[in-house]
Amino acid sequence: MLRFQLIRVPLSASKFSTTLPLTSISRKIPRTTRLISSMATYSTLSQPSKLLFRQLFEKESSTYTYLLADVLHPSKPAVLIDPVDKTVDRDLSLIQELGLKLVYAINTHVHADHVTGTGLIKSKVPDVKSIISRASGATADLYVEHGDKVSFGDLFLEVRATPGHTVGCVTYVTGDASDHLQPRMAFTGDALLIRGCGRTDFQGGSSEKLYKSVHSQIFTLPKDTLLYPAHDYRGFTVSTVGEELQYNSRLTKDEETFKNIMENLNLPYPKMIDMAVPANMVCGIQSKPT
Ligand SMILES: N[C@@H](CCC(=O)N[C@@H](CSS)C(=O)NCC(=O)O)C(=O)O
Ligand SMILES: [Fe+2]
Repeated sequence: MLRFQLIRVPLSASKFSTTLPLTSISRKIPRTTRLISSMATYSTLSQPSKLLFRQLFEKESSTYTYLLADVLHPSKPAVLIDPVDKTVDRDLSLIQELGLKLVYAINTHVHADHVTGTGLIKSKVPDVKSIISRASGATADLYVEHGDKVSFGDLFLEVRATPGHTVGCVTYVTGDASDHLQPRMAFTGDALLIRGCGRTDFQGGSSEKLYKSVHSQIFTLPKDTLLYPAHDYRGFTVSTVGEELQYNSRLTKDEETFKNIMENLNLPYPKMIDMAVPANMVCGIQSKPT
């Protein structure tokens, strides 16, 4: 029998090296309060997992969508992070070609520049569950909070709250039960962009919060952690914690200088903001969460 699960684990107990097999965690967690979704793989510590990873691009909004799957698990469960409505068909075709089973369509935050693909995906693949942070205030099938783990097969994404670009931004960090999945990968949304960061002038943004979020939740990851943002406007695809600690033009500065930089970006609002934000608050118009 195949189940997938999304579990809440206090961050202090969620160190990758002490992660227990899925069945143990679900047994230890009282179902009433802690098991959000009732699907989990029956696995043992010795069951192997292998990450399939694809970085996909939507050119109008310069958005990256990420596909991850455990391809050694019999059902090849997969997740999509930050899908865009315009590229849903491309993404679903790829998933089908690779023989994967999409289980979660995940957002890092309520996007302001494009419509999320999660609603459209749900209308095309009804078993898929949408996920967003509870702090975002948006509707989805499942809500995550700091310290949660989103599991697919024997792999998982640890949720780290990284508010500041928006009030509900989270970063998802890869892991597996036996800590073999190295280096880690962090999907930072718009909290951290390569050599930059998300703006903080709308959607509950705060440069003070963003500075604290990145320094406490992203820059504390191992230096070889691969960083994958939601956007890039200059052709970069990936960075590392070590690289950004050295070269990020905003976040390497002291907090006051950072705040000053953010107050003086003078960026025009995203072209689609008035349409995209209300749509993304309900998972992207096309489909309401189940
Ligand atoms: N021109 C684009 C919007 C560009 C923009 O504002 N990007 C956001 C991320 S999407 S909410 C951002 O935070 N940028 C930071 C930066 O330094 O560029 C459009 O019209 O869609
Ligand atoms: Fe954004």
